[in-house]
Order: sequence, then C-alpha cells, then structure tokens
Amino acid sequence: MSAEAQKEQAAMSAVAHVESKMVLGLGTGSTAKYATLEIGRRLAAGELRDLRAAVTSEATGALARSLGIPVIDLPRGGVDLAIDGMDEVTGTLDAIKGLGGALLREKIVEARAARFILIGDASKRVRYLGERAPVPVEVLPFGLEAASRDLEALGCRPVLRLSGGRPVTTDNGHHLLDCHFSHPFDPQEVALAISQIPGVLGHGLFLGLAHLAYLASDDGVDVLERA
Ligand SMILES: O=C[C@H](O)[C@H](O)[C@H](O)COP(=O)(O)O
Repeated sequence: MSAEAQKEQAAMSAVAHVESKMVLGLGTGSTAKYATLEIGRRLAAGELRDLRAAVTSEATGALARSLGIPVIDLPRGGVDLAIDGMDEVTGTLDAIKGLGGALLREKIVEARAARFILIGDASKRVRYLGERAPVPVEVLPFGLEAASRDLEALGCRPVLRLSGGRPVTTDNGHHLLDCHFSHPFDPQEVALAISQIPGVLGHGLFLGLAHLAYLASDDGVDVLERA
C-alpha cells in the first residue's frame, strides 16, 4: 500500500466516529485532508447531516467550504470530535505536530475536543518525541533572535523555517522555529519552558490531548488508545 493509501485508510477509520449534528474540529495537512474529503463525501451522500466544523487553517477552511461543510468559529464549549494528522506519536499518544505550520490553531481547537483522534501512517510512531521530527515553535517576528537564543538554552538547535529563501509566515502572521533535539528530553518540562519564553505563541508538543490514534501500514490499521 502506498503512503497516500495508508493515510487515507487511517482517515477513514477516524471518520467512522463522525455522527450527524456533531461539531467537528478539522485538522490540517496531507492526512487530515483525506478525513475532510471523506466527511464531505458522506455529507453529500446524505449519510451525515447538520454538521458544523471549526477549522485549523485557512487551507482546511477553503477545502471544507468547497465540500459544503459549514465552517464556524470555535464554539465556547469546544468541539465534539477533532481529527488531525501528526508528525510523531508515542505509544502513550503524546505527539509532535506543526510541520504543516498549523500548530497554533490546531492546539486551540484540539485542546477543546471532547474526543481527539490522531491519524497517520505507521512511520509516525516513535519511541520518544523528537526522535525524528523537530518541535515546531510559533514565534512573533518581533524579537525572533532573542526567542531563538532562549530555545537554544533548552538544549535544542532552533532553525528558522524558510520557503523560497524567506521565513515562512503562518496563517496568524508569525514565524516558525523548528527545534531539533539530538537526545531524548522530558516533554512536559520542555513544553512548559518553551511556553514561558516571551514572544512564543505556541509549540507543537501535544501532550495528553489525543484519545485515540489510527496508524495505517501494509498490515492494516493499528489502534492506539489512551489508557
Ligand atoms: O501543521 C500541520 C499539522 O500538525 C499536520 O497535521 C502534521 O504536520 C502532519 O501532516 P501530514 O499529515 O501532512 O504528514
């Protein structure tokens, strides 16, 4: 099975949890896209009705609208179910997200989900966070160098994310520093320390937020469930 087919398989497993009248949180990225497409398909087929969705990026919003999924602001009470991809996930469902640049809105929506399902291909499963992916940190452009120095002091190598030679600007108008760790770290400790740096708006450590993960491989779809 190709990597794309695996992403689609994982997405289909998550979308099986969607019910009519739900308020959804729609994620961002190449895997989450399959979930949004499938929700749109089931809505058009009349298998689902009265859905509303809070979206985690401009791109996901545009896709959802094109599929006839009503897009709303994040309600006060959060969402019933959020579905999103990840860059890394551990056996205890801690994750790194944000290589697609949507971490800030993702965290805002997914931290307020009654149920949050991660989806991906099995290559995203790691023994510890930071094993392969950097931790993305969204930073205000003002004071970027100082924030970068503070991140370095936490033991990582922050790299400004570029596209076409220019700093990437998120949907929120900020820049991204991808923090590479060369050794395992304490995620709780690092998450707290990063969030205390002035100028940091958010980070891609999603700890204790997900309830379920579907990881697809050639052998089928594995389920990880929060204890
Ligand atoms: O900012 C982007 C998100 O956190 C994505 O969900 C994550 O980067 C995984 O993306 P993909 O499904 O494209 O691998």
